[in-house]
Amino acid sequence: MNAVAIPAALVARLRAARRVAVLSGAGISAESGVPTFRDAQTGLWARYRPEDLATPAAFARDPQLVWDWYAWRRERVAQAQPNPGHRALVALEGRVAAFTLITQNVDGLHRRAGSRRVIELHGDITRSVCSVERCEVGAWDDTGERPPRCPACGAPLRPDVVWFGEALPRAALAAAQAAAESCEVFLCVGTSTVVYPAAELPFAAQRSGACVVEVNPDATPLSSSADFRLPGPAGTVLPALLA
Ligand SMILES: CC(C)NC(=O)[C@H](Cc1c[nH]c2ccccc12)NC(=O)[C@H](CCCC/N=C(/NCCC(=O)O)S[C@H]1O[C@H](COP(=O)(O)OP(=O)(O)OC[C@H]2O[C@@H](n3cnc4c(N)ncnc43)[C@H](O)[C@@H]2O)[C@@H](O)[C@H]1O)NC(=O)OCc1ccccc1
Repeated sequence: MNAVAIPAALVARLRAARRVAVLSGAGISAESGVPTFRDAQTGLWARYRPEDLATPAAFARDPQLVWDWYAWRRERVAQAQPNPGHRALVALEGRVAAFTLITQNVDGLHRRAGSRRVIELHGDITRSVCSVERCEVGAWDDTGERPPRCPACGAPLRPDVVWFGEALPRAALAAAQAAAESCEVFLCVGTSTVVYPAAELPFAAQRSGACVVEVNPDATPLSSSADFRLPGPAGTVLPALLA
C-alpha cells in the first residue's frame, strides 16, 4: 500500500489544537492480530456473526457458548501486543493539553500501550462480572463449569462488556459526548461507524465545529462528511500524522 499523503493543513491544525478527542474501533487493533468485527470469524466461530453472540438473548439461550467465545477472544487479546497506532495515540496524549481517547474496543490494548485518559465505552473483555448483580468478580472456584458461578450469589459470570440492546455506562457515554462536543480536532480511527451511540460521536463533534479526521483504509458512513480522510492502516498513518 502506498504511503498516505498527510495534508500540511491537517498537521498544522493538529499541532495548534489544545483539545483533541479520538474514537477508536477494532481496526486499530487489527495490526496487533485481534480480528475486527467485520473480519470473518475463524475456526469453530466461523458460523456465528459477532452481533448474534454479543447479546443478552444469546447468553440466556446458551451461556456456555457465549462464555467460550469470550474465552477464545481473551486468548487472542492476551497474545496480542499494542502496535505503532496505539503508541502514536499515547504520544499525542502527551503533547495535547486536553486529550480524550474514546474506544469501542474491549481488548484493553490502549491501556497496555500506556494511554491514560481512556473511556472504554463498551467495557473490557479481561474483566468478569456477576450476570445478576454486575459486581466485578476477580476470582472464582474453578469447578470447570462454564460460565463459572459468582462466589457471592451463584449466578453465572459474564464478561464486563456492553452487549447489543444493553445501555452503555451512563457516565462513560456522557464523558464521551462532552469530549466530542468540546474538541477542536476529532480523530476517528479504525471504526466502521455503524454501531450506535458511538457512531454518533464524530457527527456531534463536527456539529460543534471540530475538524473531523477519518483514518480507515475503507470507506464508512462518515467518509463523505469527514474534513480529512486518510485511507490507510492506523499503524502507518498515525505515526506519520504525528511525526
Ligand atoms: C449493528 C448496529 C446497527 N446496532 C446498533 O448500533 C445497536 C442498536 C442501535 C441503537 N441505536 C441505533 C441507531 C441506529 C441503528 C441501530 C441502533 N446498538 C446497541 O445495541 C447499543 C450497544 C452497542 C454496543 C454493543 N457492544 C459492542 N462491543 C462489546 C461487546 C463485544 O465486543 O463482544 S459493539 C462492537 O461492535 C462494533 C464493531 O465496530 P468497529 O469497532 O468499528 O469494528 P468493525 O469490525 O465493524 O470495523 C473495523 C473497521 O476498521 C477498519 N480497519 C481494518 N483494518 C484497519 C487498520 N489496520 N487501520 C485502520 N482501520 C482499519 C475497517 O475498514 C473497518 O471499517 C464496536 O462498537 C464493538 O465494540 N445499545 C443500545 O442501543 O441500547 C439501547 C438501550 C438504551 C437505553 C436503555 C436500554 C437499551
